[in-house]
Amino acid sequence: MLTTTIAAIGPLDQTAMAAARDLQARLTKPAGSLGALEELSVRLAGLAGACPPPLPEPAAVAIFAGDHGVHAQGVTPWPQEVTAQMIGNFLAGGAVVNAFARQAGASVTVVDVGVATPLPPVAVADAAEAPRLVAANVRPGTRDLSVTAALTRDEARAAVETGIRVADDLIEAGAGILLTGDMGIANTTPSAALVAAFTGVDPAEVTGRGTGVDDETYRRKVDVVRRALHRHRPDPADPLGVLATVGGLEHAALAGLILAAAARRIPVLLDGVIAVSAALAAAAFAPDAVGAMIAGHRSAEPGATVALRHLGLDPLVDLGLRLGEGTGALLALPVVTGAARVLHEVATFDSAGVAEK
Ligand SMILES: O=C(O)c1ccc[n+]([C@@H]2O[C@H](COP(=O)([O-])O)[C@@H](O)[C@H]2O)c1
Ligand SMILES: Cc1cc2nc[nH]c2cc1C
Repeated sequence: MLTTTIAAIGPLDQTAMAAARDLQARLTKPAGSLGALEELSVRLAGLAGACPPPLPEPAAVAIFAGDHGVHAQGVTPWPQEVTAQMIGNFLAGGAVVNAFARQAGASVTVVDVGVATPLPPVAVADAAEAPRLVAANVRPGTRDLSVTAALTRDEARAAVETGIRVADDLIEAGAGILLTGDMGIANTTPSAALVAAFTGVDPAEVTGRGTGVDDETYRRKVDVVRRALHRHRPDPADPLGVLATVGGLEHAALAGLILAAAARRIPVLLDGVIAVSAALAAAAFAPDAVGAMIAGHRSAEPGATVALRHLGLDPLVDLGLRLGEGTGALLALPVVTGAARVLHEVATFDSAGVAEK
């Protein structure tokens, strides 16, 4: 399934992109006045192979949740149980991601791809738009990546394929854009390790304070990432190996979701450092997958900026967020819709009888 998904990913459609550039030049606004939205609209056209591209609607957020053996190294102040507890909160509609999803009109799907502790009992939701849980636990958390490989290659592949399956189901159900979400106490540590592995940048420059760790914990975290890279020597040309040795189950699943979106030529709006570290894996599997990626925001985690630079993506929103869940991607969604809507609705100089300079 991973092989066929990768094989289906191709370059952007240059004819549709040229048509979008031509249309942008004829719309009733000074050339270039919509800044980054103009090139975004061109990319959306190239991805869809149509000008104008379809509006990115409806939107679907997929929150992949997993736990991390590296939690045992004291890299975060939060107990591991918070991952499972927050799933309960997502399904009850009480998290920030739910508030932003309601605002944006996006559906929320929560995927247990590797939570280590029991999920709390959740009330059966009856409303069609209620958050949905997909039970797809590959294993109860990763192994401690500072001691041994976090996952076997088979486990990493199973998580990637879970992400592919979730994306296929959401697109089959009509989603016009996918948004990445994540939940996993300690997951900024494997995120930093993935960014260092794929970009070659030093762990000290890609490791951040996650949920807000103190100086001592931060130093320990950098050391853990450094030791993990030294131990496993992950090869960036072998993305499955990188995900298995220093990644997480939610990272692997997110890489799968991104690859499937690219294969189906549906845009995927990336959230924070967990998403962009997974995007590096997706780009290593299939360089053309970058064409489907839109950077929703710039996370406060330094690794996010390093990863975005490596991918050649500019974030749409920069508000110092470091929450995850898909919150930054949701805030950027109206910007993406606006970029596409311009090509549908704005009059041309010719049609509106407005004089050109
Ligand atoms: O999205 C981000 O860039 C981001 C930055 C910092 C923290 N987080 C969230 O916080 C959790 C991981 O933080 P930590 O400190 O436990 O590694 C996890 O649930 C993430 O969704 C997310
Ligand atoms: C409360 C809480 C909510 C979160 N959402 C994403 N990561 C999180 C981490 C914590 C600790």
